[in-house]
Amino acid sequence: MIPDKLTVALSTGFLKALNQLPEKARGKVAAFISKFRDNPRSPGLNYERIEGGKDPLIRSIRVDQDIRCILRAPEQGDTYVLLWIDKHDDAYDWARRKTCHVNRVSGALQIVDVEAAESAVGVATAAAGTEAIPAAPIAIASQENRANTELASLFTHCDDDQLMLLGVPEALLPAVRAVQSEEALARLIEWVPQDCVDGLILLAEGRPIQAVIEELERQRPDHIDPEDVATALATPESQAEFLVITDDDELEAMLSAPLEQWRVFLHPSQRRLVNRDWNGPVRVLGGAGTGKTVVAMHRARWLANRLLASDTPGQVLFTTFTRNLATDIRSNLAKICSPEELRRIEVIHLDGWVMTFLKNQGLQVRVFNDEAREACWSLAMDVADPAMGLEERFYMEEWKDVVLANGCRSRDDYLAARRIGRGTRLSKQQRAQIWPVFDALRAEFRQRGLWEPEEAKTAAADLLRNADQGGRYLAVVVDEAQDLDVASFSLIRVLAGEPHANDLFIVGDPHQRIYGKPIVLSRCGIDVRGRSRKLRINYRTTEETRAWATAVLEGVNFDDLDGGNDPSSDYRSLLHGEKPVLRGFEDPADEQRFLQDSLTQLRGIDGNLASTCVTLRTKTARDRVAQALEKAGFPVRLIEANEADDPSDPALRVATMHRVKGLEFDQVFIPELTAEQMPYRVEVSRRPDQVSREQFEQQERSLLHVAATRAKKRVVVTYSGKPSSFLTPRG
Ligand SMILES: Nc1ncnc2c1ncn2[C@@H]1O[C@H](COP(=O)(O)OP(=O)(O)OP(=O)(O)O)[C@@H](O)[C@H]1O
Repeated sequence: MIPDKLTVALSTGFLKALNQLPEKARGKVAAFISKFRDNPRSPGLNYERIEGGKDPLIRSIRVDQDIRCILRAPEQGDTYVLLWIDKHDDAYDWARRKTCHVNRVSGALQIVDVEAAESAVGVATAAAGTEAIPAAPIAIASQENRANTELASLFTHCDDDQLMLLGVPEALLPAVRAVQSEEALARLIEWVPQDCVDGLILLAEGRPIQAVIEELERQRPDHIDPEDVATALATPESQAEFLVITDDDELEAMLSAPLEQWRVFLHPSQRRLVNRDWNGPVRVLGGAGTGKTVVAMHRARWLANRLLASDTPGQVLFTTFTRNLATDIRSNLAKICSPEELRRIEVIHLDGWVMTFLKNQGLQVRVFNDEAREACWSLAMDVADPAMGLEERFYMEEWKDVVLANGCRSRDDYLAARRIGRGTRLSKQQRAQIWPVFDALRAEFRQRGLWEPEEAKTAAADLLRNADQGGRYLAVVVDEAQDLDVASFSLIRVLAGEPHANDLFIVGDPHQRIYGKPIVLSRCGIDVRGRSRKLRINYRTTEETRAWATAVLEGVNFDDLDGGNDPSSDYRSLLHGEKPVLRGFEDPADEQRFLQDSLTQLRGIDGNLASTCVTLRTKTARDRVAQALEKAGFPVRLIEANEADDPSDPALRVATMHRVKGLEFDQVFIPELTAEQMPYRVEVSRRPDQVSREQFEQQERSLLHVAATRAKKRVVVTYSGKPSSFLTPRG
């Protein structure tokens, strides 16, 4: 008889192992799972014990002559967990070493290989003060300047229950306690369940145990029944590694093609942000590659699902700064949402939303171009008083940084505006003399139907407010928050209506701010107090690349979008690899040759260069290098500004550094990183004063940080002649 409350779950390992099997075998596995789900106790399924296995509940079932499915089959109850799939001998070998238990403190289900974990840290000899395994070439750098530090024992300040609450399985306590160095921790991390990784890394940095437990929001469940695997599977910790199959379509999609992990398995700190009610706006900060976009997408899905479940009409707005990211998000949301959920989410970059809205309101709205802007400025400058001795460039910056940034509509607004970060002091009288230029400029813009993005957003917010049409969306999810300005957030506030539960979910990374200026959410009517969280673990970039890209930002202070600080030292990478390659050349021809030779070598290894990107500071440099590479026989795909990338194209990617924001590649090449290119000298020379030049330099540092953190495996930086000042430590 088919059990009433059958639960079948899959582990991440099962899916990874499945992806290694040949196409034909995968088809058989799909048929097997279907049969298994129909009735796991069918007489046709033979459960074999694993001789010499550590966990008696781990069994094997024959899929075909070759393939065996390893699963946790209960003696009682109806919860089955598929753990691994492989050829007979390999499957048995895997199964023999594993245990699969509910953690008696955290309540999570965990798969453990004690032997592997212990041998990774040399448990047997650690007690005698040495480690059996020689130090690997990789290391977790818990502070940039503190790599490879030898420590007595990283976790002496925690008791067993505290470690277990952070997800350490009881069986791995000896291995964890034997960790004496950051190198050993890096080796151990390979063998611990996903849900204890964040905790161990934070503890190894020397953070107090209680602070880590609080930050990761780990709470001991009231009651844990080690036999109750179904309850264990419902915890956010288990969901980092296991998926309960509820949806046949989802299962079919997973079995038929390799699946990106993020689509199904969220890490506990990610899941805790997504699946819950928040009683107001949430702000999530996270360094590059920490999964901000992944979390924002899952949150949008969760919100859409809520609307559907409660039969509430209306939509969720998912908005971003750049159009490109909105395009990527639209296609990625389609991978995780049902068509009904998708219909409840509108994805659009904010400027696009505003343009459409204003046009629908009957306003004349045209897209700005440089020519039209210059013409307006030239006419407005006719009313400038030459006796003031201020250059046009100064007026332009004053317009952007003071008039637009403060939403000044009148002379009085301007006289009262804050001029934070401006390098030239102005008296009230001088401001009054300057204002007619801005008045004239605005008149020119309006005559031509041109709107600065800030003005357009303010106008849209005013129109909505005046027509009592705020709250157009039930919730708004915002990605790339660091690049949005005050006008954007003020509009977003209006779009989400009066503050209410689950209204705003804002993710961003001030270290990656390459367009905007710091903002303070509370000044835009967005109160995130008590609802600010951080994602600390980078899942994309190796620690070596992350550390290099963070060193580029040294000396720069970053805000937290709400008037506080977001220290660069708060983030870590899970992965390790090569240090970024930095090569200088005398002659540009040698640099070009090095680039081509490196690409040829990579193509030899990977078969194509689809996951390699060459990124440059300017469009001119991009086009020149792309042409040279094409001439040298490399098929090249330029990633253009307003065009989505096509993952099926096997060509080498070439793009500007601005365009690669939000993307990722295995390899990133950053050629021509010269003093001329970065900080971009042409722009530096245009800046009217030192403060403005420093602000620009900071943005340029962030731009290089963005470019380097796109790399999953490798970064190669080259220059010929004088290197960029960013490549040498600040004196
Ligand atoms: N739960 C997860 N499981 C597996 N992979 C994940 C998970 N979360 C994030 N990743 C991976 O980490 C990488 C970065 O994710 P994402 O783009 O969401 O980060 P981000 O913080 O928005 O990055 P950035 O700000 O640098 O653009 C992606 O390759 C993604 O697949």
